[in-house]
Amino acid sequence: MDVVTAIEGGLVVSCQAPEGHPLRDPRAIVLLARCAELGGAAGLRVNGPEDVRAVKAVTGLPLIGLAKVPRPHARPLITPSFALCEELVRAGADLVALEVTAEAEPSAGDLPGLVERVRRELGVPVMADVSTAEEGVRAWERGAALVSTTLSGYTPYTLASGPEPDLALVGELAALGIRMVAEGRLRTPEHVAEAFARGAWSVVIGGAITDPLAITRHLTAATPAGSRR
Ligand SMILES: CC(=O)N[C@H](C=O)[C@@H](O)[C@H](O)[C@H](O)COP(=O)(O)O
Repeated sequence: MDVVTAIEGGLVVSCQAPEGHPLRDPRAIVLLARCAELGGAAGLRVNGPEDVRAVKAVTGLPLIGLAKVPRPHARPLITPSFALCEELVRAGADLVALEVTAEAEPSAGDLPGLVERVRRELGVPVMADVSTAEEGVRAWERGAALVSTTLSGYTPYTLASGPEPDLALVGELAALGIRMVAEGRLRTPEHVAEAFARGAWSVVIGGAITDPLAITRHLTAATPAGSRR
C-alpha cells in the first residue's frame, strides 16, 4: 500500500525533540516511535536524517521525514531545500514534509516548485506544511500529496490564531477537495474527532504524546506548589 493511503483515517505521531531537550537522542526518539506503533499509530513524523535512519531500522510504519533548519530569533524552517529532501529519502523517509509558506520563500526560493521537483526526481510524495489557505492551494496545485496545517499560528501573519488547532483551515481546504492533514496543537480526542468531521485525511500529534517535559510543566502549573513558582 502506498504511504498516503496507509495513513488515511489514522493518527500520525510526530516523534521529535529539539536541541537541549532531555529526549534529544536518536535512541529516545526510537523508543517514542515504538510506543506510537504499539499504541496504534498509522504513521510517524520524524525530524532529521539521523533520527529518520534510526526509526526506520525499528519500524515498518510509514515514515514522514522533515529537516528543520534553525534560524536566529525565529522558528526553524521545515526542509527548505532539495538537498535536504534527498538526504531524508536516502535515510529512509517514505514521504517528505516541506514548508510552503510566504515566510520561507524569500530565502528558500520557489517552494511550490520544490514540491514538484521532489515528487518528480525523488519519486516520493510530499506533505506541504502551510499556514494559510492560499499557501495550501498553491502547494496542492503543484502536486503536494497532502497539505498540512502544521504552520498555522507560527508564521508572522498567522500568529494571532491562539492555542487551539486550526481546524477551520482543515475544513476550508478539505471542502475544495484537498487532502488535508490536521497538525499543530491537537491535544484531545475531541480535536481528533473534529478534525475528521471537517474532512481531514489524517491527523498528526506531537507534543501531547511525545513531550513529557511540556506535559509536566502544564500540569505542575495547576498545583499550589507550581503556581507559587
Ligand atoms: C511549528 C513546527 O515547527 N512544528 C513541527 C513540525 O514538524 C513540530 O515541532 C510539531 O511538534 C508538530 O508539527 C506537531 O505539532 P504539535 O506538537 O503541536 O502536536
